[in-house]
Amino acid sequence: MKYQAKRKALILLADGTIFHGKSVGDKEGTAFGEVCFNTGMTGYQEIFTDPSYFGQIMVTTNAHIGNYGVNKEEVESDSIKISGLVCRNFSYEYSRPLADDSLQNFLNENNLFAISDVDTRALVGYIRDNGAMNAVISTDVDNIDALKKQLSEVPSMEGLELASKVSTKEAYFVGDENATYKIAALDIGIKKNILRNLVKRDAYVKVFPYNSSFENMSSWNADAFFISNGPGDPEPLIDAIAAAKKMIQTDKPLFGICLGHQVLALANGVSTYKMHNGHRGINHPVLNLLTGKGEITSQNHGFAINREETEANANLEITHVHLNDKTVAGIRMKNKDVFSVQYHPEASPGPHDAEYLFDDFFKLIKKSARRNEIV
Ligand SMILES: NC(=O)CC[C@H](N)C(=O)O
Repeated sequence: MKYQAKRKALILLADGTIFHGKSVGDKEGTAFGEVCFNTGMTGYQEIFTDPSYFGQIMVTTNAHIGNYGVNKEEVESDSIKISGLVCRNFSYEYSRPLADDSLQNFLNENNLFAISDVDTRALVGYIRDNGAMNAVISTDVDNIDALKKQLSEVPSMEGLELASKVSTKEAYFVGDENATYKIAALDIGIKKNILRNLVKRDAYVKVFPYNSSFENMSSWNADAFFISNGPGDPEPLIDAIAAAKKMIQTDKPLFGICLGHQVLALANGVSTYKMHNGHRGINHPVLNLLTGKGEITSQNHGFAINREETEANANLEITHVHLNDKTVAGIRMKNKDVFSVQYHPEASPGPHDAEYLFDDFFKLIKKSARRNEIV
């Protein structure tokens, strides 16, 4: 039987704009965060559990959310990381042989407050024109002034360090300890599918907490370093930037994804900035300048690295460009086995066009391992 949400709810943006809706499951609730939207037509479970989204209220542009349920394998971390959900039609029923539960139960288990029946097309158009901003979603529809006051106290995403909220507290290992290669990964919000991609290429990975020192990481004597994706502004990540500066002084390969790409740029003296609106979706076109090939990529970022400073940096080369707005989508260090991309080659959700980047990383690791054997 189709369930109808009845309890009134709203989303109030920091500039005072309001869009009305209903509370999913008729629950009472209030949630704060920076509002953002993802244009992927599928992959909601991976998106909700991606640590890069910590602190954000997600607006989904697909008109139907929940209709294929959830599957406990399809998570990018052990819990939901978005701070709230705004959608058009929430499906209380689901249909898919591989689903093991409903999205509604998954949201309840994770205490995630969600609102539906919102004109998400109008809301997304508004955010696209007016830029990223904080917002509150709430069933407290008769207390707008109180919500406005609370919303004004929510910190801006710009300058916000969030890696510490999602990183592991203790180092841990993934994969088979007899695997051919060892990779030391800095977890500033790592997605599970990145680890799967490293392990399936014959690596044993040690995942280090966000504030680990280079000395701590390098004492494990890995063949290569990796810096993960993650939430928040990259600039306050002082420890990660310091560790990256030392990683690039070694002759070991280093690969950075998204927040890791931004940290690598900062370690090279290139600044980052907050975008008017980020890139969040699974059909973002990127040009690989090294091969001349186009790639359709999965993206999720609200910050980017400064293009002019990258071009002027003698140690860096731009390898990938986002074709919609010409922002920097990938870099490498000249004469080093060090490279990074602003997007998500591990996909999940999304296309597999960019998976070759993991193969490139392992080619560098093999080359470097041979070099060390000869020495
Ligand atoms: N996916 C990510 O790693 C996101 C990086 C960073 N938090 C940004 O929004 O730009």
